[in-house]
Amino acid sequence: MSESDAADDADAESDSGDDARPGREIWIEKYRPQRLDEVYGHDDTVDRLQSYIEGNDLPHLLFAGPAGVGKTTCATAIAREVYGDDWRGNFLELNASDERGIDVVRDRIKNFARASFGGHDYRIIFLDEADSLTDDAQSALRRTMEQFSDNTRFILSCNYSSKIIDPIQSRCAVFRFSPLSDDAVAEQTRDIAETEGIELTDDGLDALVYAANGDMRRAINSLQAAATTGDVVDEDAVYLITSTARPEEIESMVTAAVEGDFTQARSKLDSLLTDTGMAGGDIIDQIHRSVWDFELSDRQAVRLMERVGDADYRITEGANEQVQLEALLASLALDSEE
Ligand SMILES: Nc1ncnc2c1ncn2[C@@H]1O[C@H](COP(=O)(O)OP(=O)(O)OP(=O)(O)O)[C@@H](O)[C@H]1O
Repeated sequence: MSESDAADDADAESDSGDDARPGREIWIEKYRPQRLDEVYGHDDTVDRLQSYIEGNDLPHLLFAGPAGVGKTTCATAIAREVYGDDWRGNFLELNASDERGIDVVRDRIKNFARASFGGHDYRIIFLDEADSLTDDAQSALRRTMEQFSDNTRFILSCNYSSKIIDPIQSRCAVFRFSPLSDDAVAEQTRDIAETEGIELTDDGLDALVYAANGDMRRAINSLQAAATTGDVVDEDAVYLITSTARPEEIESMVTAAVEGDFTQARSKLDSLLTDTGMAGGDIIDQIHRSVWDFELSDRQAVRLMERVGDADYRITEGANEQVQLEALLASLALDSEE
């Protein structure tokens, strides 16, 4: 297994949630906050959620935001706070993209909502990836929500709230989870390294934060994967394990193109794709994140953004990544001749 596979492997294990190998506990589960006040970042969200719980007035909730920022964590923390040790029996977690379809999801919701309650007013159903449901399936879900609204609270999680039909949105309190701040990711990652007795260098921490790009799950998985490769987690270990380019590598490729040296820019691109093993889409993302940090004139930066947008769209539509990236660099090099 290559080292970059090790990071993916940690991701895959996190999905399955268990790892039978002794001594290799998955840190994202080990360090998942159990209470709302342990969640990093999202202070306003946590305050509002706590006041619902304190007022015994929990509405249906819709959590929208990117992966690995704490949506599932907040849902389970709510359940722990509402039910205490009983929480598992009163909390049903389902994935809406379950291949067996919305009917299976509805059946499970019905069975769960009809079961006896052990003294609580309602049970909580957490439906992950709700935006993967078609509009028809969401309409069916809305009816199910109404049918059981006396004794269930739904927490829906999705990447984009715009993909959730209005009748569901209007029945939920909507919370937007942004990517976590670099400070929040750094704090949690440093704490875990300290608890695990790992020597994490300052540049290693910076690299973890950069590679995570606001995704706490990715930061923790990368730390764990990097910690298995040596005694010290430094930036070399992190960039290797995460298949991430150093910001300066991206900058030197773009700068070469902007200065008209297409051959050099192309060879740097080749090295990122082949030696670092990056996907073209990730290179586009990294350029996009750093455009305003490069030493470019406003006009050059705006041009670059425009080209990044074109390449990103075409890659999403299935175009060849290497061709698109080379075309992006070529057009920057041609601009230098104007
Ligand atoms: N805000 C946070 N504070 C502390 N830890 C966090 C936070 N967000 C994520 N984590 C860590 O990352 C792991 C994954 O987070 P979580 O399952 O909550 O992500 P998510 O937002 O639900 O993502 P997805 O949409 O992919 O399901 C958690 O187990 C926890 O260890």
